[in-house]
Amino acid sequence: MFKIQTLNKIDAGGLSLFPLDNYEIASEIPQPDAVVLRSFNMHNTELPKSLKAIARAGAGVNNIPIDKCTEKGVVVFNTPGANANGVKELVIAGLLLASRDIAEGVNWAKTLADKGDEIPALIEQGKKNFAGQEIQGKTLAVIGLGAIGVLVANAAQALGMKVIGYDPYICVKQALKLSNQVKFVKGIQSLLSQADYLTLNIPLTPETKNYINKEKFGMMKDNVRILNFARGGLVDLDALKDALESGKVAKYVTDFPNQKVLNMKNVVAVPHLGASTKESETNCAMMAVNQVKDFLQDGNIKNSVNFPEAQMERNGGSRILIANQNVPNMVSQISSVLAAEGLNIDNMLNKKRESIAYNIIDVAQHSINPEVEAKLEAINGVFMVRIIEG
Ligand SMILES: NC(=O)C1=CN([C@@H]2O[C@H](COP(=O)(O)OP(=O)(O)OC[C@H]3O[C@@H](n4cnc5c(N)ncnc54)[C@H](O)[C@@H]3O)[C@@H](O)[C@H]2O)C=CC1
Ligand SMILES: O=C(O)C(=O)COP(=O)(O)O
Repeated sequence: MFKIQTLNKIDAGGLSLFPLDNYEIASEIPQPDAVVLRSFNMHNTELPKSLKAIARAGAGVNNIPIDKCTEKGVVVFNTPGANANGVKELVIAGLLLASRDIAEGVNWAKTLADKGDEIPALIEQGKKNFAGQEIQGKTLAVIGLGAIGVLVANAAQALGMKVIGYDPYICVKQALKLSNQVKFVKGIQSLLSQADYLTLNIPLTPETKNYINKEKFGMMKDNVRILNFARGGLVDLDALKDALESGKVAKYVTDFPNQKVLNMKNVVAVPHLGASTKESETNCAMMAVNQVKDFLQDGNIKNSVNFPEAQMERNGGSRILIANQNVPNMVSQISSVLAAEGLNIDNMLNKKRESIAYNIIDVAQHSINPEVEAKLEAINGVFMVRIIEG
């Protein structure tokens, strides 16, 4: 029986993919084998010894202590692209919220609720306070051309905007999806100096913290409108406050309000709704659950953010999973332990990612001497061993 702990509400359609005869799922469960979560902040959560995997039903993994997980041999997954359409649609809404004074106008209209027959006249008098601009023909700069950025760029282009994009690490798969009308810009200064609108679609990492800072505001045109549906920490809030006060930034639309942001002028604050659609929630949960199942049952790894991709067909016998430091002479030490136990390797996969290596080893035997696990763990550099008897 595998134990799954959910740290946020996870879509039921996704969770139903865990067969209940083999899985126990609860928000509080002792010694879980895996955690499935959304935005729950795990940085102060102790990782139990039983934990083998964490699956983020979503894209951003800044809420998970990745380095600590890697050290402990815990595989962390996310669900790339599974909520990208949901976020794209909200970013497009953000473009319009940044252009037309919809949020303030709607709030004001509600204040007239008790004015009876005067309402239509009051509306016509008051609407001049909420006039805006159109997006057609304006330049949108997209920072980060990943799953979300590419969809936003293509959609904005189809709405009549000029779109320019920036991503020094763009992958071929995403580049091929980008409309050929979108201009790829190599330098951030050139990008920022052209933008009427700017959308951030990059992860929050130590390198991108406060990515939009005083220096970058200085490169922007006056009256720029900024959309941040990526993470609050990407923007230096003191510099943002100054930029909003001075009129450098005309509107800041964000999915990540906090006290400082809510007290700034010309902010439209959305309560982190980017991925909160039935479709995105189901897509993310299904992908996360399938990845966890494949890992717990067969040791296969797909869409991990800390371990290499590794998938191998089972041979009908037992499977040995080993993670070790990516240093010479590991495979020979591992195979010596197996040979000494009379275990003949039928099939083996050895994949590397930065400083770690991950091995999937299939042997014909259906049961394995319990001492093998301890012997493999005793090899210097091995930090995770799991045996799945077949
Ligand atoms: N508001 C919401 O509910 C949601 C927010 N997000 C946020 O959006 C972020 C992006 O999501 P996806 O597009 O799905 O991820 P992704 O991994 O497909 O794309 C991220 C892109 O950013 C690029 N990038 C990284 N550092 C960069 C830098 N310094 N400058 C320019 N480009 C850089 C990468 O090369 C990659 O192409 C997530 O990490 C998450 O923080 C994601 C989903 C939902
Ligand atoms: O996928 C992401 O990165 C998100 O920000 C979505 O977060 P959520 O799953 O809605 O808590």
